[in-house]
Amino acid sequence: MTKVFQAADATDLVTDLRRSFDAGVTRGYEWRVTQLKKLLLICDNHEPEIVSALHDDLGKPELESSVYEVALLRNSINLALKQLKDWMAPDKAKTSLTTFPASAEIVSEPLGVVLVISAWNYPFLLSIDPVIGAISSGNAVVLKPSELAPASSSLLAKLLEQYLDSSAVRVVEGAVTETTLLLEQKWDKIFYTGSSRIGRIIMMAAAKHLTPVVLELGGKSPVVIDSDTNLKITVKRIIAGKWGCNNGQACISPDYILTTKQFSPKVIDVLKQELEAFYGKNPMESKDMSRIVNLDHFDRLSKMLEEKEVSDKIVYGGQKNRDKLKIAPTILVDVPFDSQIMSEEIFGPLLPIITLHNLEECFDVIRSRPKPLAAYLFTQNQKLKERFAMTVSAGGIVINDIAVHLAVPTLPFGGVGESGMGSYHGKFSFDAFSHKKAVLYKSFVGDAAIRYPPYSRGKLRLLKALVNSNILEIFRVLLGLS
Ligand SMILES: NC(=O)c1ccc[n+]([C@@H]2O[C@H](COP(=O)([O-])OP(=O)(O)OC[C@H]3O[C@@H](n4cnc5c(N)ncnc54)[C@H](O)[C@@H]3O)[C@@H](O)[C@H]2O)c1
Repeated sequence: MTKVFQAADATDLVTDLRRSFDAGVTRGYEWRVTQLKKLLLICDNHEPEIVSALHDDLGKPELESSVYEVALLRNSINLALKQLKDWMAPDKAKTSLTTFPASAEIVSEPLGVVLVISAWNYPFLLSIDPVIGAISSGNAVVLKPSELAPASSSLLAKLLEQYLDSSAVRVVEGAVTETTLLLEQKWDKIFYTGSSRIGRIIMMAAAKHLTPVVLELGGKSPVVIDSDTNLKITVKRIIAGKWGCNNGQACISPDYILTTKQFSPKVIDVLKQELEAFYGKNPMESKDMSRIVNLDHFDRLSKMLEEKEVSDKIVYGGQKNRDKLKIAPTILVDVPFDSQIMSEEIFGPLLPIITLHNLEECFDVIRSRPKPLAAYLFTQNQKLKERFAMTVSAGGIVINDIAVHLAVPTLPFGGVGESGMGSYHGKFSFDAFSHKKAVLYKSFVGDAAIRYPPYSRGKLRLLKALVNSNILEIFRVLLGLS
């Protein structure tokens, strides 16, 4: 029988890890590299087990597991291994006349003991990717995977315990009770991935200890389709980013499409054709799509579909099998804005299309709603691309593709407003778990008497000139000119 995780366990855990951190276990370059290499070994030695756990939890196809979870993690680890020395090196900073003579630098300092709480939809990627950042920056870390992907959670616990230094890296499995106990502890950072609703609980718990947070949340990510587009490629990319990414259960999955009334019949026709080409005449039987994670989420999605003034808007799909947790790719047209499907994040295989008179109205719809994690536009019109990028606020924007910004480690990944705060990936992960410490080095030469009392008009003038870097005024004061 597994031991129940209790309040004292949470306290002991943090005490143990803090002892390791204070002893300097995690600070050195060598320790960080060793742990990162162990994470790489996990990917190399256990890919089949990872694929199998993801299949148990989500029916995730092997290609999606191998590429979007394991291969992306490998990339992330290799990048950290390659760049860690550079990231760790202090950045020289310019000094000013006020402190002359002096030198200055920005030192990236580990925060201490950090907590990573992750979600069920990409359980390996979303658990290990932040841990890569935490380790790279020299922190001790506790990972709490999602209980809704139990096979992945227990495999993560097993592998991290087997490979990593347990004096500084631990996994706690569990649900609300265990997470609540963890949240009562004092952490140096909490990195949370999940819904905005729980994000608020995390932030309230963090506020008690003034703990900074990164909140990687979700939202309704819109896709705008202009008529000046390559429609076939547009539609293929939308399908790959929606149903081809965990069957729509992805944070940057297209949540709804906005297009013009005039162009929408073409969009719907090509969507139907390509969906059939990808998943066959009976998509419920396709092995190339994940299933819905559990009954709660299945029922939540069913309720969205069954709502009055929504159920009669289905133009494609709509089939469901509760026993197998399957819902077919489903397209709906012009559902009401106040329906559940248009008010809440869908996070599943349903895709409403909203038709409007022109693209400006489409942009206005996005601007009038909570800021999404991603916003997408398909067009060949250069001016429109620029207008979208400059005037639409979202965690990230992609023109003419879906979700691929996630694979560019030189781009920060994170939300804004309702879709979250803070970001990670590549160097941004290192920065998310570091304190940027200002360090100024002075010597004893050039000790200026003007900063010390007794004060005088002359000292005041000279100090003001120095603070403002006003060279002319400095000379005037020194030469005794008024
Ligand atoms: N921004 C991103 O990178 C990203 C990635 C994946 C998912 N998401 C978002 O996450 C959401 C779906 O994930 P989810 O269903 O796992 O989210 P969730 O909020 O239900 O759960 C996430 C984590 O929170 C914990 N949790 C649940 N209830 C809690 C409570 N009352 N107190 C403390 N902890 C609690 C869970 O155990 C889990 O580890 C969607 O909104 C999606 O858009 C965002």
